[in-house]
Amino acid sequence: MPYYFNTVTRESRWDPPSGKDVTTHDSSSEKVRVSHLLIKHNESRRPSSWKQDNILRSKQEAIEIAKTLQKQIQSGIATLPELASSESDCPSAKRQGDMGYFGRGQMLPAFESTAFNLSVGQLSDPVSTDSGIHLILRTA
Ligand SMILES: Cn1nc(-c2ccccc2)cc1C(=O)N[C@H](Cc1nc2ccccc2[nH]1)C(=O)O
Repeated sequence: MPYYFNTVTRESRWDPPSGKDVTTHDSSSEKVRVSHLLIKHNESRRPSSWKQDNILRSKQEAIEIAKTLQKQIQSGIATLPELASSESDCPSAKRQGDMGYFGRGQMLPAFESTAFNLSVGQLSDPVSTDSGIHLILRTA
């Protein structure tokens, strides 16, 4: 539900103002694109993946792995797409972790809020969802 905010008078209104100098920001249509890497653990909603039929590592171990991979990306030793391809427990590993474009309401809440708060090109810290521990790179 778009609303209108007059940046000069600082008034907001629901009904559209007249005039030519109006830009609307309907946040419900906003989309982002990310690539991610998922390290699952024994508390994951589905503790299985293309890499491992039965994932036994603990949540703490998964967090440590994600932190190590984060350091490798931040130091330029590897890129997220490279590491997603070999290390991610999500099927998107086959697409170098690319999740494509998505809007609000489509992904698990912590994943969505992190993705929408990243700048393009920015890598998240480890993010925990019901699926496991993610590293998220915003690509668009
Ligand atoms: C939402 N989604 N899209 C794909 C996907 C995308 C592109 C290519 C192939 C698979 C996989 C999934 C998915 O939920 N996978 C889950 C793991 C997972 N959980 C997620 C939560 C948020 C974002 C990505 C996530 N991936 C699983 O395999 O247990």
